[in-house]
Amino acid sequence: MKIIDAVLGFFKPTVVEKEREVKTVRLDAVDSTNAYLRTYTPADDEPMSVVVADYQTAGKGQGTNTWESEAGKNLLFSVLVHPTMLPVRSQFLLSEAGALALKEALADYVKEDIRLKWPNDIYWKDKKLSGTLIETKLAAGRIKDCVFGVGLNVNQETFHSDAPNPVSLCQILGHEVDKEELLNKIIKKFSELYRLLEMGGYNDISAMYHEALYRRGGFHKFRDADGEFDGAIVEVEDDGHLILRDSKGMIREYQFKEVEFII
Ligand SMILES: O=C(O)CCCC[C@@H]1SC[C@@H]2NC(=O)N[C@@H]21
Repeated sequence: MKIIDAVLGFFKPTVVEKEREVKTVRLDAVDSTNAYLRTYTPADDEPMSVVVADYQTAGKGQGTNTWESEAGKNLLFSVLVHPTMLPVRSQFLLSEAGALALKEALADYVKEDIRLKWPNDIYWKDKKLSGTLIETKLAAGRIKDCVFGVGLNVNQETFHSDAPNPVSLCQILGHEVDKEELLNKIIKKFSELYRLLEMGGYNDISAMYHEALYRRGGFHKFRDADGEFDGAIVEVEDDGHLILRDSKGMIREYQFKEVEFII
């Protein structure tokens, strides 16, 4: 039994709950699914909303990057949740849960070599299969809204943008994949992991995330503002900081974009 199934089994409520209703909006084209959900008003009884598009005219990547994707080929979707139960200082756990949901859903297709590259990319070997853009809105000291925007390369066979190391499921498997089926599996896994967060399973989410980390264990090459160095991952804190130990034994702490993996 995989750790994730054991953990989710342990947290299963004694009374069978109604499965969480997930409202899904399907669009042919949109500027950005993240932007769509930022102005979306969910119904009162809608704890989780999903929007999926075949094409984005202004897909956003991390920082100032754009996200390019051939029309109709890949999964481009965003999920809106309202995690008011989670302390703001621990909000990176949402990112961990999202990345784990993708990894778990992908396990039905690719048996090995899928890892989570800090903070939340999905890598197959040394290639990027998926990127996630998370945007949160705080109100009264709580996380009112959290939008997870996922770009997952599914059936695209050639990549023309300058994105580093892209790969698609179709390139890995040698055949096309049903995007709808894959999306359903991801949303189901995400619902389960989100439920675990609601029940306070913070240590379990964090343990599963660390277990699945890309370049976990041993020294690897990194680059920060001072240049290249060899470092080993010590941990990722609940606020998302990456802690590395360099070859001289010095502990170094980074926010996203302050350090890069040399691949
Ligand atoms: O740079 C990254 O790695 C993050 C990319 C996130 C892209 C996805 S595609 C669906 C959603 N809508 C957007 O505009 N961006 C995210």
